[in-house]
Amino acid sequence: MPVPILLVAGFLGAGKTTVVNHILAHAGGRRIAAVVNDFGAINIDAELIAGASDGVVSLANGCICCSLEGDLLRTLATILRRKPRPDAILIETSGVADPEDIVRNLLDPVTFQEAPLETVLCVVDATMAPAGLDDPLLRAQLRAATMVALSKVDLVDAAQRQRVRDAVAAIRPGLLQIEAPHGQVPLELVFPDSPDRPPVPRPPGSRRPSFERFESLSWTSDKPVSLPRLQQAIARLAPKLARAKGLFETVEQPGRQFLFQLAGGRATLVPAGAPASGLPRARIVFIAELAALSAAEIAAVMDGCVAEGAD
Ligand SMILES: Nc1nc2c(ncn2[C@@H]2O[C@H](COP(=O)(O)OP(=O)(O)OP(=O)(O)O)[C@@H](O)[C@H]2O)c(=O)[nH]1
Repeated sequence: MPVPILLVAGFLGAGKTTVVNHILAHAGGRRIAAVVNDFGAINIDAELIAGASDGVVSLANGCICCSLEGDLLRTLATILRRKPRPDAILIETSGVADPEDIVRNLLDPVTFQEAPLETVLCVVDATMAPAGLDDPLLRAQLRAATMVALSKVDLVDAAQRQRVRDAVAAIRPGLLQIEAPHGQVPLELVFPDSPDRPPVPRPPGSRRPSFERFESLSWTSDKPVSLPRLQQAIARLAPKLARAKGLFETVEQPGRQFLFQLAGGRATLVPAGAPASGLPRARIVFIAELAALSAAEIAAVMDGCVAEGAD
């Protein structure tokens, strides 16, 4: 039996991991293998999805999760050899990825026979100004899509939702757009029993040279951070950041872990369970346009978040 693939694409911080977590939590008995392709040395997404950070891990609901470290086809072959075979494979691309190369690889006839790429879901942040859709990377993600999920619709009014819908429709007329507050995507839509939707658009034959636009810089500490100092540090760095996310313990509440997210200019902090053992007590990934920030600048600002003598 072929194992269908769902590819989840979308801009930095659009809400891809939120969609993936919703799908895995509502798999309804389907065994879904998740492949996470995070951008950065610390794979926060794999931790958020699987609660573990290395290699292939089993999820509580019987799914498997692995990070896309080697090449995609090798990762898929490993997944397809697993017994029992998964019912579906979900691949989350990193927010800096133009899905074109991934789509081209997946449409390889041999791969397609065993694991057909059925859906490319592009997650679009409904809070963005419609002009944000002029971004060439986001346009490339939309070009590859067979379906759009509008995220964060709970944060905007109907007029803004319509503006973003219209802007998407101007780029891809007729493309199915669904609203997906907090990642709520209907499973029967992304894993239909009998798919009868247009095939995934074939990217042009020639590979365009990929250009690097973003870089990822990591900061870790074996000590907990001071929350007020961290807030000040993030306020200083935020104007230069495209995205940041991290997991850490605080001096104020030792023994508990928090998840920090900066996406689309909005910062959030939520409790994230018990700290993972064997990992630094603070690990944060910063993503910025190339040359906007240096590792030294991050270290200088962030090292001030660790209180002297804290342990
Ligand atoms: N209010 C609200 N927040 C959302 C929604 N979807 C995502 N978020 C928040 O937006 C931030 C980014 O969401 P993620 O799911 O991590 O985004 P992502 O696209 O996986 O991010 P990258 O992989 O880093 O590109 C997080 O703080 C989410 O909690 C939504 O529908 N409503």
